[in-house]
Amino acid sequence: MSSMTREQISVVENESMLLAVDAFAGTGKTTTLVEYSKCRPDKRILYIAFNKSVASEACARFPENVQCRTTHSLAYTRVGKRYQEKLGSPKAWEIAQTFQCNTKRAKDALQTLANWFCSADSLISEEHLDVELQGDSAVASDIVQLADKVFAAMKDKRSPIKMPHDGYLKIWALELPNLAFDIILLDEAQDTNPVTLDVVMRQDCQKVLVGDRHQGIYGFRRAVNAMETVQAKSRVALTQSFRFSEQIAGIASALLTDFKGEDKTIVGRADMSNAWSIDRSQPFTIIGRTNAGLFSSAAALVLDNDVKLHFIGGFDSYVFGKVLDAYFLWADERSRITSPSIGRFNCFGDFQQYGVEAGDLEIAALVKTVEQYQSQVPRIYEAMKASQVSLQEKADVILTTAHRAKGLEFDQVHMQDDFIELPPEKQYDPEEINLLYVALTRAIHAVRLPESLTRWLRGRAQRTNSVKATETVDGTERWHSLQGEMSEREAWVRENVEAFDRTSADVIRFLLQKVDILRDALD
Ligand SMILES: Nc1ncnc2c1ncn2[C@@H]1O[C@H](COP(=O)(O)OP(=O)(O)OP(=O)(O)O)[C@@H](O)[C@H]1O
Repeated sequence: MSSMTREQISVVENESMLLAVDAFAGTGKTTTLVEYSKCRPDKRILYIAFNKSVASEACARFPENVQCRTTHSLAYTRVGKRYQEKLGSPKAWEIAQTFQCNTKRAKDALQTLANWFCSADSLISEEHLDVELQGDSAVASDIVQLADKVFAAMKDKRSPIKMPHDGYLKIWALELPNLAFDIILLDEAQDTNPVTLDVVMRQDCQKVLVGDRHQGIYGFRRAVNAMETVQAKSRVALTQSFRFSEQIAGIASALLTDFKGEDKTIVGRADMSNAWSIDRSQPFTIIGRTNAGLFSSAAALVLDNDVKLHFIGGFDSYVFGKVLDAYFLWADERSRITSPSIGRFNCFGDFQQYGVEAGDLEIAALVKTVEQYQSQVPRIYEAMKASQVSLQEKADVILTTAHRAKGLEFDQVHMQDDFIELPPEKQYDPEEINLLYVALTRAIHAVRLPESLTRWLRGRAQRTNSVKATETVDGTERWHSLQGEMSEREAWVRENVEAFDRTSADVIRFLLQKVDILRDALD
């Protein structure tokens, strides 16, 4: 424990019943939680991880008194295995067939159920509909009724309608489980589903929520930022990063201070510095904000070179098909479009206009990519598919979106130019700043910043310098006026020293003598 920082020690020694640990990027939260657990060998501890791979890695690091699980694995043991014969995701057409409705209605009911599964609510209601469906109360009520019936079918072992993983998690949560642990460590608390948070907060035990409120990037999946919503009895911050230099820490802090009102500063490693460009003769990672932005960077690579690409999470998980669909819209081959969200546009111009009006970064990137590569898009898609390798270590270039990059680190990072423009418009989604912060703080030794971020930093440095210059002018003026005031007082004391009693007068004379000596020395 001697090598731990003061901040880490203050977490390890904290006995609060509800402790929130604001762990900024790369600040060694797992190391801290492992130490916290080692110091409490007689306590039964549950570490709740965000996903399966984090839980398995944690199993190898935590001591024996700690169970490392995901909420789904906890729920599976108690409820999910009852449905092991029928686990899966029901399809809209099956729902439409079973309940005699159209596919659109079936899809809306499934989405409503998915939203309800994540919530802490016990009943399905109109609140769980996607916002655009909430306007018409008759339609909304129909969808809620259908969702109720579908959920009943999911639970019915005789029905062929499958039980989704979030479905048995919800049933488990509704049973108000008693987890029977002395301490719960909830990791990635900034992106917790309300259903999980509710189960955790109901437990009568000590709780430690760990997360970085600036890495909350799953709001679109109805996650809540527990680091902001929960009123913790005690809060500790981990600000010393062990991953990156002071320069990267400085940029991350500037972003969080200016756009998120953060008052803490991330401290980088004083013993390392970083490069601002990528050495392309060595493996590097491209982090894009959007799938289309990533497609565009991969296109530039596969068109020119024989290159091995690794896509974090697998090529097929990136919905690059949307780029193809946007291309089919551009090429007026509408019959080949598979995505309904693109198929609903009459022409590429409408799609482009909608993207601008909605301020949608994904559409903007799709439009830009299609306009740039035009008829080469299908060829690029095939070339990308052919260039992929499944092992990260075998790749020349690793590609990922900022969403998938969370929790990972890379030696060299090239940030694509499809992140939010800075400074952002008046109305902006703070999660866009979080995504910039997540991407930037993945880098260890080298990072290429997006142009917009570089421009903003330059402007910020100029503004800071001019503020400093004004402060210097103001400071000089204040100093002159203070000096004038002091001289007047000194002259008065010199003239009136005899008016004081004898002891005070002696002290004043002694001090005036010292002032004269000092003044002579300075002259
Ligand atoms: N007090 C420390 N002194 C030196 N290195 C440390 C200290 N604490 C953690 N580290 C190192 O920092 C690195 C990241 O630590 P750890 O794996 O605990 O972080 P994490 O939880 O995975 O990351 P993050 O903080 O980004 O979520 C590790 O290499 C770890 O050894």
